[in-house]
Amino acid sequence: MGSQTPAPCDIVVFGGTGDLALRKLLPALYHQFRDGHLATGTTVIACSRAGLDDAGYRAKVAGDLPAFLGHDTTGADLDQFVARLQHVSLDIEIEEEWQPLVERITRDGVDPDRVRVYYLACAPALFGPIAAALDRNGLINEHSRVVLEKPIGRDLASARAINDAVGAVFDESQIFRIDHYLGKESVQNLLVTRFANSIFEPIWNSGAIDHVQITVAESLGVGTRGGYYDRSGALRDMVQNHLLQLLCLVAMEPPTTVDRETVRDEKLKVLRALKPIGAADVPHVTVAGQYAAGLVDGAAVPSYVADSECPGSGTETFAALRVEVQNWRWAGVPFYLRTGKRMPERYSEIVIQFKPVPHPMFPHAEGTASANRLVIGLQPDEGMKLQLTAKEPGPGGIRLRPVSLDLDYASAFERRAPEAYERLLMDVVRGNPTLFMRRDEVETAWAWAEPILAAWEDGGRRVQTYPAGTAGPVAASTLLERDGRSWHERER
Ligand SMILES: NC(=O)C1=CN([C@@H]2O[C@H](COP(=O)(O)OP(=O)(O)OC[C@H]3O[C@@H](n4cnc5c(N)ncnc54)[C@H](OP(=O)(O)O)[C@@H]3O)[C@@H](O)[C@H]2O)C=CC1
Ligand SMILES: O=C1O[C@H](COP(=O)(O)O)[C@@H](O)[C@H](O)[C@H]1O
Repeated sequence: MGSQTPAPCDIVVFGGTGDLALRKLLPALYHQFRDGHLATGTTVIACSRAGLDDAGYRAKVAGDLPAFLGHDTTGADLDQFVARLQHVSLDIEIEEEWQPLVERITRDGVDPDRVRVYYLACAPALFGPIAAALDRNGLINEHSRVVLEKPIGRDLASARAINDAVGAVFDESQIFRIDHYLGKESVQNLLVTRFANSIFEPIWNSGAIDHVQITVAESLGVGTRGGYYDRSGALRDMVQNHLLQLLCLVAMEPPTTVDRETVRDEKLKVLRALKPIGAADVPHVTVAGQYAAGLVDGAAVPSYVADSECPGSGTETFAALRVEVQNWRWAGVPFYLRTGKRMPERYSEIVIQFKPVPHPMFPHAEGTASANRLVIGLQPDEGMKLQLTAKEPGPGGIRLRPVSLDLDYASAFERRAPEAYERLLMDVVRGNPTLFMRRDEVETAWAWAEPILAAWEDGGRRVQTYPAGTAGPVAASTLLERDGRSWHERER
């Protein structure tokens, strides 16, 4: 798939006045417009029940968007972008209200081969009804694509029901299930790091690697999304999708090519190789936490219960797990995953901890040879640090000291890295599903997560509180200490 500007298309956003549309989708479309990648004649049709006409929606977006773009706009280009937006008022669940949208999409003179993207930025319960209504109204053809936001359901049964409903009217090749982590430049770079360099693959296995840690930490709380989040929690919101996808990219076998199916086939094999975590294992290999009031960046912040306005809630805002991939490459190598809200800072990183040297070559040296460690920073800064042991310069006996080889991508490439949604939206327009989740991936991930969720919901866990601004509950450390290991704490 080339990076040429694609032909003009229609992008219909169901949920066009929502948080996701305003905070992520419209800024992404704006940046692509400003960089010349949205062809003249492309229309963006937002739908909601807000009762707005085009002018009213344009005024709303012109008012709201600058806050999400920061200083990254000249004003004039924002006006030009906003002029392309349209709004159609409809209640998805009321059949008669679809007619104005049908008329907009099937307007006179429209090219029958024009690509139509239906972006479902609304509650998953509406995905099935939208698909059925698009079909009933004759709005689906071979050039149509549908984008499903995560979470696809809240368990295996609901994910299957959504996939069945959407799959009844769209072919799998037309369905784009978003996991925005796959659109992050740094996450795509994981594949390049592993497979476009020859030095890593020979040691990327249980022969050399002791364990892997994957951390996705957020300093923000649930904000205004408490209504959604309290029914979800960290396992459904982050682990079942983003963290498992990161794990897949670290653990997968080299695909023969980087095409749409091969990469997804290899990720699926990893998901299928995840060791099941049954009810009896849950207390030993999982930890759930919820933030209490505390201090983040020196400012007092309220508890989750206060933020979400869900008194007595037992929903986890932090999850840590010890996961195993049962295959030849990874036998005996634990993957420790953790994610949480209201942790001290926002950062995501993957730590590949290598084994110590097999024989102490310098028994009389001062200091010890620490085991090598590769730290892959995903956000906010992208880079790699390789921890090595070196001899401190000087006469006399050998002094061993840890040193670090640092690579900072921002200084290596002086270009604006596109946001995940920019990349993913343009992949949809171009019809490239490589970075989207296939039905079997989503359902395999749910099948693995479900017993943990069931055990947690049956009272097989204690949600332990942690003060906001700390690295999660104490038990999260115990998860590694039992194995004689500890979490890698990020250098600030
Ligand atoms: N916000 C985020 O950061 C993220 C969100 N998501 C997912 O994206 C989806 C949307 O989330 P978010 O934007 O936060 O939700 P919001 O509640 O902010 O927005 C929902 C949107 O859907 C519209 N809507 C709701 N019911 C109907 C209806 N019956 N007919 C027509 N329009 C309707 C609402 O407009 P109105 O009420 O005016 O009709 C609104 O535009 C969810 O599935 C969420 O899980 C995924 C990742 C991140
Ligand atoms: O999907 C989600 O991701 C965000 C974190 O995304 P990031 O790109 O800022 O790392 C998380 O806050 C949200 O709860 C979740 O739904």
